[in-house]
Amino acid sequence: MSTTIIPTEMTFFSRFESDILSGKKTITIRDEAESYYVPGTTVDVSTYEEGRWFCRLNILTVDPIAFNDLNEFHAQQENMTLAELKAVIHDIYPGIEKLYVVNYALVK
Ligand SMILES: CC(=O)Nc1ccn([C@H]2C[C@H](O)[C@@H](CO)O2)c(=O)n1
Repeated sequence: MSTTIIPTEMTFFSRFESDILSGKKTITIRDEAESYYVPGTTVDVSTYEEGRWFCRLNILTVDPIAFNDLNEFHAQQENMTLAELKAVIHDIYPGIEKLYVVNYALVK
């Protein structure tokens, strides 16, 4: 028998908190280790640095994406330029090509 563990928590760097709460940032791009969020579930969101809770998000979709296929639409959904988004991802996940786009909605 196998057990499926559904993640109920997610962290973001605190610099992204205001964009998430204002609805300007509606996706996050994660590596394989954080690809197991389940559409239709809700996660509690805290800052990565302090572990301070700041909202709940409803997970809408989780889709694989190659680093080289990131485009202007992803950047717009991150409230960044494409160059900024690629630099952020390269900093967080250096050398990782296989990524996942997690699309979410703020629970109000
Ligand atoms: C621990 C960890 O990796 N935390 C992360 C990862 C990513 N983000 C943000 C940064 C960008 O806006 C997107 C794309 O990765 O997601 C984050 O806040 N915290």
